[in-house]
Amino acid sequence: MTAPPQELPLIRLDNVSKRFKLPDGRHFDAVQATSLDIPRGDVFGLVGKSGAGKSTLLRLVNLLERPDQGRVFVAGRELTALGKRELREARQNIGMIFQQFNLLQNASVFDNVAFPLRIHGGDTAAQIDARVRECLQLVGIADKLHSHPAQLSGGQKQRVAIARALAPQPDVLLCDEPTSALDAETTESLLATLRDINAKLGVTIVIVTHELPVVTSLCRHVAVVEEGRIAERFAVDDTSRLPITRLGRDLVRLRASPETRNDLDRLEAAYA
Ligand SMILES: Nc1ncnc2c1ncn2[C@@H]1O[C@H](COP(=O)(O)OP(=O)(O)OP(=O)(O)O)[C@@H](O)[C@H]1O
Repeated sequence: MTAPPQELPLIRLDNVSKRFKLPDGRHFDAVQATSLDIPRGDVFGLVGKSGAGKSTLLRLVNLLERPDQGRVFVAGRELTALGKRELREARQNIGMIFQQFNLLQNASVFDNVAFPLRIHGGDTAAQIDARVRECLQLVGIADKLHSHPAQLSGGQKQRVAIARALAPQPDVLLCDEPTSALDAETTESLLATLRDINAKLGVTIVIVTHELPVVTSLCRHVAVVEEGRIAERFAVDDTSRLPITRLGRDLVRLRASPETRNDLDRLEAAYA
C-alpha cells in the first residue's frame, strides 16, 4: 500500500536565503538557509534583536522579498514557481499590515478597505460595499466609514489596515511590528482583535514584534531569529523545556509570571 500524500503546512519556507547588496558594494546575508513550517490556524511570532532578519523572513512569505535560494509554499502553492499574474492572484490569500499602517492618505476609510477588492476585480460595487462594511464591523470601526486616515488615532488606523488586509478573505495575515507605534492600552485592544480574527475566521497570523508581552499575549508558537537563522522555535505555553536562547528564556519567564515584567523590560532593552 502507498502512504497517503503528506499534507503541506499552510506556510512552508524551504531552505530560503536572502542576501542584500549594501551601498558600499559589500553583501549582507539577512536570511541564511532557513526552513520554517507554520500550520493552518496558528498564531506564530518572530522575535529577535534589531537587524536579526525578522522582517525579511516575514516578507519572504509573500515574496515582497524574493529569496535568492529556496522555495516558498503557501496554501499548497509554490509561490516561488509562479509568474507575475499568478503571484498577484496568490497574494490575495496573504494579507499584510505594517508598523506605520501604510494607508492611502487621500482616500476615505471605505476606499482604503475597498482598494484590494477593486484592484483584483470580479466583485460588483454592491459586493464590495457589503464586504467593506463587514470588515470594518469586524475590527470595530464601522462608524468611521467616511473618515480619512488623518482624522483617526493610531489604533484606528491600524484597524483600517487590518480590515483592508482581510477584505479579500485571506488565509494568512502577516503583521510587521503592528503595535510598535501604539500605546500599551491600544496595543492590548488591538491584540484582542487579532485574537478574535484568528479564533472566529481561522486566519493564520504571523507576527514580527520586539515586544515580548505581545508574543505571550497573542502567539501559540514563536521562533527566535538570530543573525538570519532560526535559533529555536517552541510553543509559548510549553513549560516542559527551557529555551536555549536568552530571549526564549525571557519569553517563558514572562509567560510564567507576568509580575516580572519590569525586570524583563530591562532585559528586553538589551535586545532592542
Ligand atoms: N533592502 C535592503 N537592502 C540592504 N539591506 C537590507 C535591506 N533590507 C534589510 N536589510 C538589512 O538586513 C538586515 C535584516 O533586516 P530586517 O529588517 O529583516 O531585520 P529585523 O530583525 O526585522 O530588524 P528590525 O527589528 O530592526 O526591523 C538588517 O541589517 C538590514 O539593514
